[in-house]
Amino acid sequence: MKGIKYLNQQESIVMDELLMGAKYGLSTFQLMELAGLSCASAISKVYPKQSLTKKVLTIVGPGNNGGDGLVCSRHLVQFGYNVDIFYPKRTDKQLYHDLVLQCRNEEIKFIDELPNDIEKDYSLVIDSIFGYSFKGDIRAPFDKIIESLCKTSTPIASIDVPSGWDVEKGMIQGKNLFVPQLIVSLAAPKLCTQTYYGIHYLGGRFLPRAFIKETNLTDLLPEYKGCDQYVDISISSSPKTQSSL
Ligand SMILES: NC(=O)C1=CN([C@@H]2O[C@H](COP(=O)(O)OP(=O)(O)OC[C@H]3O[C@@H](n4cnc5c(N)ncnc54)[C@H](OP(=O)(O)O)[C@@H]3O)[C@@H](O)[C@H]2O)[C@H](O)CC1
Ligand SMILES: [K+]
Repeated sequence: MKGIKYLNQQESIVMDELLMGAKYGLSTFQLMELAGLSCASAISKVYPKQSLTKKVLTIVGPGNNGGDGLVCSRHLVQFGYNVDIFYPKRTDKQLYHDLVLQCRNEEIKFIDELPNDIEKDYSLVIDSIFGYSFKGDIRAPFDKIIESLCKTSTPIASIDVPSGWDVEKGMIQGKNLFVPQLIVSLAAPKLCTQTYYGIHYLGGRFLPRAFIKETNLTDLLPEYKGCDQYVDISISSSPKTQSSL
């Protein structure tokens, strides 16, 4: 591997459109299932269930990042974790109705309010609020939610992008933002994670070989081992250089 490719916001959007277009024929549903499974696998590696004394709380946002969180929660329950979900702004699309139904059938509890003391009941928060499409200042109700995440001592695992961070610049000075303990980037990491010193995994093992060649990503993404759904790309474990798509 020559280094790792970090995607900017536009590249992330273009990549998804290409994957889901006629040439590659993948669907949101398929990619989301694999993305969510990889997040659950990475989370269970970093936080083995015996190490968590309390429940896991997944905070779900209105877009596909939220969808990944719903899928991840369902797989975590299948792995034996006890998960609650907070999903304050629901998306009225069949895919999301189905994902919620699937979670309910796992007997996952949907809570109506974020508790003031998250750490009292939860050993881990999964942040699936915003992914690579986040832009501008955080709007309600997520402004208050992110404020609460800044205050809690419960570790946070972010899916794809830490919510509230600029997708390219990362934490903007002067904004009240949290630093997750774990980031699970999907398909390829985004620019904002380039100088992240926490635990950083890559998941979303679904990029077709032809796609990797077409987008000049050969040698710019780490190899997954065996059947693993994730690979450790923490700064301490991989060389990092940047290049363009
Ligand atoms: N190929 C892959 O890697 C795959 C990644 N997946 C996941 O999908 C997300 C990207 O999903 P997308 O639906 O494009 O967008 P987000 O989930 O990031 O967010 C969109 C919603 O967020 C709202 N939004 C945006 N900015 C703000 C803000 N400042 N304040 C409040 N709300 C905001 C936005 O609302 P609008 O009103 O602006 O439309 C949307 O509702 C990627 O990161 C991965 O996690 C796929 O699952 C599979 C393939
Ligand atoms: K997120």
